[in-house]
Amino acid sequence: MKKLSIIGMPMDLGQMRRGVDMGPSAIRYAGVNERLKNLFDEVHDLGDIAIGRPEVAIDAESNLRNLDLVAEKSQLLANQVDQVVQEGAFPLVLGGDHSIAIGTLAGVAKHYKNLGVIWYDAHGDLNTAETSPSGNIHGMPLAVSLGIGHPLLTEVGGYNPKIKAENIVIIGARALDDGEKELIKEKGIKVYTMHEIDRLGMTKVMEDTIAYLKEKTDGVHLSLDLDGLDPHDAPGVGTPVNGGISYRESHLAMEMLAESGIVTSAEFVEVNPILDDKNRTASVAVALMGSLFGEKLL
Ligand SMILES: NC(=[NH2+])NCCC[C@H](N)C(=O)O
Ligand SMILES: [Mn+2]
Ligand SMILES: [Mn+2]
Repeated sequence: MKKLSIIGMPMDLGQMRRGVDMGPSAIRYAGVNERLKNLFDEVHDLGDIAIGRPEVAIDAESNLRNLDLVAEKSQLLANQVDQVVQEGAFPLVLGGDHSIAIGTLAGVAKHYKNLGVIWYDAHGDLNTAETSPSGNIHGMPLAVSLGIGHPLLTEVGGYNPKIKAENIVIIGARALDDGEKELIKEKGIKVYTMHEIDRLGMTKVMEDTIAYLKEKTDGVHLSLDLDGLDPHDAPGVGTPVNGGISYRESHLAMEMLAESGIVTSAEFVEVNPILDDKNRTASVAVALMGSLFGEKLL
């Protein structure tokens, strides 16, 4: 029995551009439920995590924007995701900015000894308060999940760390801060930058990624930031970076993941309808979900 549970996380507190809180609505409007209905025995849309309309505030001590709120709301998401996994359903989380991965991973990782993570993104999201150029928590969730960062964030879910550096594969990187580069080297994190994607081709990148993760992990979380794609294909994102992964390469990547059967949870983040062009980015997200869950033309 294949069950999918969809959870909306309408949170925009991890960065400064308002609008990404409307991501879950935009993705639903683009037809996520209808698209995935036939690919599972059951699809349950659990609605949105309650975020409300909190006042934004910079934590004076650590310079982390909206620290307390992000920690508090992440815990709500972690609880919901945890419950979905316990029920034996596949959790699909709709963002929201990428800080929501703190909660998603906190909910998922307690069910796996060796959770793998595919971080499909232009960025590494490996900053800490010390290395961050912006104070934006959406640039930090991968570090936080490794146990590096403010304790209010690393302790979401009540355990820490969530994942191991050797179980991570970053795909699509083309904008890394100096501190992130150092952390990648220090921890030996596997990264396919745009250079490798151009050079090897997406087929080889995904073959290698799948083989690498299959060997060492007992589950794989896909954290897909729409800014991993080129801004021509996914314009509705808050931190676009030119020279990204194409729409077609992304479909290929999702289809290869579907074939491999390794993915056990997923989130699609950073869709910002205010910055989008007629909901195109949300539609791209939904189309990619179709491929990820095994949609075929023939
Ligand atoms: N999830 C994202 N879009 N992250 C963008 C992060 C940008 C920059 N590295 C920062 O830390 O501020
Ligand atoms: Mn990101
Ligand atoms: Mn990004």
